[in-house]
Amino acid sequence: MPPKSILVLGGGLSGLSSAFHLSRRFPTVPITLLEHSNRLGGWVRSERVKVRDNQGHEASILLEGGPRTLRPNGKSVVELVNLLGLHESVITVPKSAPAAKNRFLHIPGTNGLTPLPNSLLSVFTSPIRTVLLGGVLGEPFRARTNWRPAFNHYNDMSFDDFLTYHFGADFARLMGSALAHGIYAADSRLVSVRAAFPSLWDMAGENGTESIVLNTFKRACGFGKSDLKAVAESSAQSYDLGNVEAGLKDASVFSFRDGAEALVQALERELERRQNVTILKSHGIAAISKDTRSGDFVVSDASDVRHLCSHVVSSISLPSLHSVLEFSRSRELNSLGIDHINPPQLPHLVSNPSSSVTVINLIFPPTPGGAIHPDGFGYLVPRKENDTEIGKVNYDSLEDRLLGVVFDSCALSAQDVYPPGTNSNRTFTKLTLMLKGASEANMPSEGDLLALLSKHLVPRAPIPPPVFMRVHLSKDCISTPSVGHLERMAELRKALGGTEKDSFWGGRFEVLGAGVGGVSVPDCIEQGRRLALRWSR
Ligand SMILES: C=Cc1c2[nH]c(c1C)Cc1[nH]c(c(CCC(=O)O)c1C)Cc1[nH]c(c(C)c1CCC(=O)O)Cc1[nH]c(c(C)c1C=C)C2
Repeated sequence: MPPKSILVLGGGLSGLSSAFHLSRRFPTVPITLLEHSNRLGGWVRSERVKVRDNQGHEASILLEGGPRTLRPNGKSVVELVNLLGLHESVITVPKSAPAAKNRFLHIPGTNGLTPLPNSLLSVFTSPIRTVLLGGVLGEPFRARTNWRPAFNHYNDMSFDDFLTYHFGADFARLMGSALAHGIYAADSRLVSVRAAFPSLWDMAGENGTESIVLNTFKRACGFGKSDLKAVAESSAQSYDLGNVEAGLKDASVFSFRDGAEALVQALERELERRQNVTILKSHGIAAISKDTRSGDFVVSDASDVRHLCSHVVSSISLPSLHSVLEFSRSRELNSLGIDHINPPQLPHLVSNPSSSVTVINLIFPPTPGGAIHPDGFGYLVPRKENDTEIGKVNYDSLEDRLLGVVFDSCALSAQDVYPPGTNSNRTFTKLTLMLKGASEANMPSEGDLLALLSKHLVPRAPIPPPVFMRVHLSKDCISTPSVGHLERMAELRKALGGTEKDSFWGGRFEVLGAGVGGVSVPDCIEQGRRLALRWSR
């Protein structure tokens, strides 16, 4: 049944993308987007600050509190850049730039940074070559019978188990835990390899236990399956990419002159321009029920205003949806009138943990003693050896809490504005530190942060005090797709499906977002795009 009216719950990227793509497919269907806060964009948050040091240097610096860079292979985002006419404000980081090539680890218990190899040759000179080479070269021969990851009925395993099985425990701890920190701010022992790294799983056969090295070799020689590329290419044909994709050919990542939030603002402007879309900010969702006579969903907002619609897209977090459904189910039907029914609970809304991150932006004045960090993307901090506390935050140790540091001015200095004639070596340095956990009671002091950075960066001259520091406590900002996530989401989809007769939801209530179909910006945008395609079939 085509939608008569659509309600989108949540104004983060997934909700905005849903509203945008649905309004393109259904230009005459009324679409209302309800967002509980007074702004759109969720965790995407860009802010410009004016800074001045005691030597009179000035600048307007762009800071990010959430995602900051986008990949050109994220077609759903490139399409939006094209459709929203944002190409003029795109800034790119070339593949040859240090920010694209140089990445580092800070290995707990050591001083300074360890460069990650960026070529085959550099693997052989890397300080962690034993772990890397031993892991990869030993993979096809490793005695698999000695240890097998605990299989569960999901045919899935943690990213840590998967890497340990294939490449050894040291490789899994150093490389895998660092990667899980940088993407999910989560413990790799909790992250599902199938959900989070599907192409890696695919390389290891149906049960994830075939040799990745041998399978890669076989596929390179033209043997074995290699349908992934074909699927990616066939779906890419339907994206409306204009000239934007060609312009990003040599880019490793891109952003916008005014930061990642430019995408949110362009989406908001476009939706406001459309006759059939209404955006209601500061409108939290209190309850959901169904009008049995019309079959419409009835969504009550926090001010008890009722919104009726034939179709609902929920992009709020799964635990928030769980709470709304619990509250809805506890309400007396009498208060709603006899023609309403309350919703059943949905499965698996509270199965995944989520990570909280303290995001600290620091701006340092121009330093005559040289750069305070090496040229590069930044560094990640792997889990320390003998850490048995899976997924715990040790608030007593700043060093234990650090997940990684991004050298923002290396990649994104084009966002910063200087007075004309400013000497290029008189520029400010912006850095972002990411700490595990977000608690007002455990805010690190500026002195502690400087001491930590000095230990990790080992600069030639002492690091000067920052001219600006901003802290964002991002509570439960990234959902962890834990082991079994894909199967659980399939069960959730099944519960939402069915026909009008046998299900409350009747295939007209869609649940999507970062906690369902992937946490990256392209994943969130893609989910809204695919939903619009599905409903228009
Ligand atoms: C608030 C902190 C975030 C951390 N991860 C994400 C956020 C918003 C989400 C995320 N980060 C990355 C990906 C993969 C997407 C991709 O690039 O293909 C996702 C979904 C990778 C990434 N990690 C960091 C950066 C700068 C990037 C590039 C993309 C982006 O700008 O978000 C750095 C970083 N992110 C986190 C930590 C702890 C960290 C440490 C240096 C957590």
